Amino acid sequence: MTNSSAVVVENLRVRRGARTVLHDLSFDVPRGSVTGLLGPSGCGKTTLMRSVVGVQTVESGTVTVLDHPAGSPQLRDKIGYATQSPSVYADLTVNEALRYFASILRAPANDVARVIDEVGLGTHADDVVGQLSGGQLSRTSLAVALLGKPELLVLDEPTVGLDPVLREDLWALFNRLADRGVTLLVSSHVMDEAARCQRLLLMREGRILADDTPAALRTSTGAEDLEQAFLSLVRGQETPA
Ligand SMILES: Nc1ncnc2c1ncn2[C@@H]1O[C@H](COP(=O)(O)OP(=O)(O)OP(=O)(O)O)[C@@H](O)[C@H]1O
Repeated sequence: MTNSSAVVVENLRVRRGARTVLHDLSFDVPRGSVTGLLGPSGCGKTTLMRSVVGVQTVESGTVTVLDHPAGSPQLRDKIGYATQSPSVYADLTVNEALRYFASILRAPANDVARVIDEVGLGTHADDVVGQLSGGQLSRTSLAVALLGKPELLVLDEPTVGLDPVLREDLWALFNRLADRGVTLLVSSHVMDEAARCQRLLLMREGRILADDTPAALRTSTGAEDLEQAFLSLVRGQETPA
């Protein structure tokens, strides 16, 4: 039976080095929506995303993705993952790099032009990857994640270093993809991006502070904006019982 959640995480605990960086997290990510993973630098967003994609060693708990255990071979062409440090060959052009990944993923040839257009890299298609700016490089990584027909996109800070117009365009793209039924898990440490998500997971120090819609978070905290809502939740957590 198909689950209405694209991702189900139960009691996930992850250690990195000597530290526990995720403390028994449980949550799910509804299908066909944009879920924002928000929280300060170092709170564990990337570690959580790595666990969902299946590249993180976990100490305990389960992560189920599209009805399979995270990391299952069946998920390989169903998940697009864009990391913060893209591994795209520096001596290829954007076009060549995408053609290479398209052939590995057995994506149709015309997909390359589509994804280049979707991330707004049309004027840089023939630029060598090693000479791209940070924002152009992360958009190349995003374009790789969009190849084929991924059902789940896991995007680690995809809008870092982009100007407001490009950020706006990418968020519009994320919402169009969700309307088509794609599930997106998007991390950011910029609170103004939180309002663009249908659902938010607010993280702090390896724990989930809140899992709700932006509107419900504003209502439950009485805050005007999500930055204030986050601060209010942090303060509430610090108040002695
Ligand atoms: N390879 C590693 N070995 C040991 N500890 C690590 C490793 N990578 C990350 N950590 C630690 O795990 C914790 C969570 O890191 P993570 O990268 O998941 O956070 P983040 O929320 O994605 O941060 P940022 O927003 O800065 O990317 C941090 O305390 C970090 O120092």
